[in-house]
Amino acid sequence: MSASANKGPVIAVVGPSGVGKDSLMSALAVSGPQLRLMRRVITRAPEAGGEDYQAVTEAEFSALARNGVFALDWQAHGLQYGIPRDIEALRAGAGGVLVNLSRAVLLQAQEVFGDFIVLSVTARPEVLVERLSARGREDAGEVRRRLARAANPLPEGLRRVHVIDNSGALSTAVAAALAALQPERA
Ligand SMILES: Nc1ncnc2c1ncn2[C@@H]1O[C@H](COP(=O)(O)OP(=O)(O)O)[C@@H](O)[C@H]1O
Ligand SMILES: O=P(O)(O)OC[C@H]1O[C@H](OP(=O)(O)OP(=O)(O)O)[C@H](O)[C@@H]1O
Repeated sequence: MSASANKGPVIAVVGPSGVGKDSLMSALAVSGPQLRLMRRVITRAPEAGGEDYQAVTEAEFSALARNGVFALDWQAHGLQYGIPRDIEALRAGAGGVLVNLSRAVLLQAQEVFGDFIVLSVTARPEVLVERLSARGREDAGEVRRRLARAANPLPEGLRRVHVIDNSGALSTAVAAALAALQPERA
């Protein structure tokens, strides 16, 4: 990866709900060369489970945003998400920092982070339905709303995008992601 001054790239992992972003990120953080995970701030109940995130109330989120804590923030699924500026400290000496972003903020992220790679994770529609239902974090109505966003395209203008199919075994997607990132490190 073209890390400058020992600062690793930000690697955005994006794709529809249930495609396996969090699973892929966790596996890459274990098997990838010095890949680190960025913890998000989310206005989601602390007991919702899944990824490791900092749960805050809407009032707390607004205060953090007002105080300039976030490098990037957005809304989706009726929730607010923020990436603290602390991500810069995590990039120091890292092979890369993995972060789960909305497809809607990628162009902004490319400007903010500079050295920026997108892993666009895909899976067949029937696989998405099965995985989202099995995950059990959302009720049936919320699962339907999330599936409706599945076909949202990536924005035009992204410079470094790798498409990773996670329709099969997670280990296959991990290997594909590592292979995609490898030439970037040459
Ligand atoms: N390749 C895979 N094969 C089988 N199950 C998977 C695979 N990838 C993810 N899952 C499962 O699918 C569900 C959704 O995955 P998750 O990582 O939460 O997706 P996302 O973060 O994109 O919403 C989880 O229950 C996870 O364990
Ligand atoms: O604009 P989109 O690309 O559709 O993304 C919408 C939201 O979905 C993901 O969040 P989250 O990880 O909370 O949801 P998920 O696990 O169901 O994908 C992603 O980080 C965005 O916050």
